[in-house]
Amino acid sequence: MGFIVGLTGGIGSGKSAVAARFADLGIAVVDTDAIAHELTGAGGAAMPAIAAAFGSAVVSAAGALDRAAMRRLAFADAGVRQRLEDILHPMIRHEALARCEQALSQHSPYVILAVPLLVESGAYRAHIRRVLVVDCDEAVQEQRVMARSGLAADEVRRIMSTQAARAERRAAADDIIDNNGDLAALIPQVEALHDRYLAASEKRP
Ligand SMILES: CC(C)(COP(=O)(O)OP(=O)(O)OC[C@H]1O[C@@H](n2cnc3c(N)ncnc32)[C@H](O)[C@@H]1O)[C@@H](O)C(=O)NCCC(=O)NCCS
Ligand SMILES: Nc1ncnc2c1ncn2[C@@H]1O[C@H](COP(=O)(O)OP(=O)(O)OP(=O)(O)O)[C@@H](O)[C@H]1O
Repeated sequence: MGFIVGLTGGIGSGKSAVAARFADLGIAVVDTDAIAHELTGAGGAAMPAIAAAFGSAVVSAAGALDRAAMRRLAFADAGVRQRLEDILHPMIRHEALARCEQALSQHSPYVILAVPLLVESGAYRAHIRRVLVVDCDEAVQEQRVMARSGLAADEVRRIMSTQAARAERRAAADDIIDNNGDLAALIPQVEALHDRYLAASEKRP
């Protein structure tokens, strides 16, 4: 098995921003949020099961997941969220690991696998060599998500309350990137980790 770095962090912590800096260095990035979006687009492989479980109220006219409707249901009711995860997570994991193996066999010395719920689920643990956590103050997370998506503060806080606490995530980390600063401050941190991951992946092909 190749060298897979699991990249995680709470909502709005900066996973995509960090992943983009690794991609700038030529490293393959596999993003489970992006796979989840593919599976739930019009004609997506998860849509029949989602429609059967939750009904037409969460399906758009085009046959895609109505994300706002599903978000309201899923973060108001842990049972709904669990059923949604039971449908999506095995499909997401299967596709994500296949993409990692493909990237490793083709060109990438190691792969960044971005998984929002890495610490919460543990299902990726056997496949990854390092846990990389993007960390920032919860107030910063909240502000950035509100600015990006227009969600209200209480909606962001509700989503955060379903995720691992900051201290728990930090405790699970092998490496931590501090994203309290500006975007430029990510670059030297990513470069330093890149050197270490390259050296480690060369030692253990
Ligand atoms: C509930 C849904 C429809 C809301 O869609 P929306 O477009 O608003 O959000 P998006 O998918 O871009 O996710 C944004 C962030 O929300 C958080 N989040 C998403 N799902 C979950 C979850 N099940 N539990 C806790 N946080 C979650 C993550 O931090 C994620 O990065 C969507 O998040 C979803 O389908 N979630 C279930 C799949 C899942 O668990 N995805 C995350 C891990 S791959
Ligand atoms: N250091 C930073 N300075 C300013 N804005 C930032 C910084 N890091 C990230 N952002 C912005 O904050 C928002 C959240 O960042 P990003 O999308 O990278 O987080 P994420 O962890 O991938 O989020 P999610 O869990 O919701 O998918 C984005 O709009 C991004 O452009």
